[in-house]
Amino acid sequence: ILGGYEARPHLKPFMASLQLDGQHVCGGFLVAEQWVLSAAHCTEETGDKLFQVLLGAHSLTEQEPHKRLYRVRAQFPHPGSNKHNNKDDLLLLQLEEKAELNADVQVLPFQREDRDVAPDTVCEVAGWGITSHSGRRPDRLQQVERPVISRDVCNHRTRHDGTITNNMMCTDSRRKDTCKGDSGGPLVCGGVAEGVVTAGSRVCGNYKKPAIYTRLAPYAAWIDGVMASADG
Ligand SMILES: CC(C)CC(=O)Nc1cccc(-c2cccc(CN)c2)c1
Repeated sequence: ILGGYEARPHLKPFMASLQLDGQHVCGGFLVAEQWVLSAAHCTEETGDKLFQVLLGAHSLTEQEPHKRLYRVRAQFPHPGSNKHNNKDDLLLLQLEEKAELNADVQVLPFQREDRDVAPDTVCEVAGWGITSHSGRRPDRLQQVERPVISRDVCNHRTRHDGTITNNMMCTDSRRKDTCKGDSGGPLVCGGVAEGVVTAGSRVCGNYKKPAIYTRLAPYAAWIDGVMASADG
């Protein structure tokens, strides 16, 4: 997160850190007791290795009462996701067992009504992604508030030039923005997850490249279907 600040510890109990060999790679969030939602492009550099999922954390390194690392039973990238564009950039991770819910580990509901969030709505996004262009990685969860911008503005030829589909949404990226390592985290508007951070142009903090999110409402049936089909 660029231009943000340290989140109040454990006030975002839905946040997940997707890790490989103890290293934070991407964000995610608990959509059900045994399921975490993230971004499919997070698996680009992992091959077929499975992530581990850290829940209940504020600091990535310090001991905390409800912090726990879960193994992943299976990973389900959306069938339409690919490395050449941001389409269908969602990844469902089935935990080896149901997460133990408590004050620091809670499910976050996602939007099921397929209606655009109004432009200028201020939403918040959190993550352990880099906090500077030099690539500084935070130990503690960061957050920032960002206004939604309309798809028309985001699709302007000087911005994302028509690549933003109805399944995507954008927020202003002037100075305050998402960045490497924030992918997969939720865009929360009015206490509900409206979108999931995608890397898009992999540029951060430049107002000409607004932040892009995969909207969740259009994918409610896919999310429910995967969770229902995988062995319970
Ligand atoms: C395996 C993946 C972690 C590789 C990757 O995603 N790299 C990467 C590099 C630079 C910027 C970003 C990035 C992320 C989230 C939002 C944005 C745009 N605000 C950029 C992402």
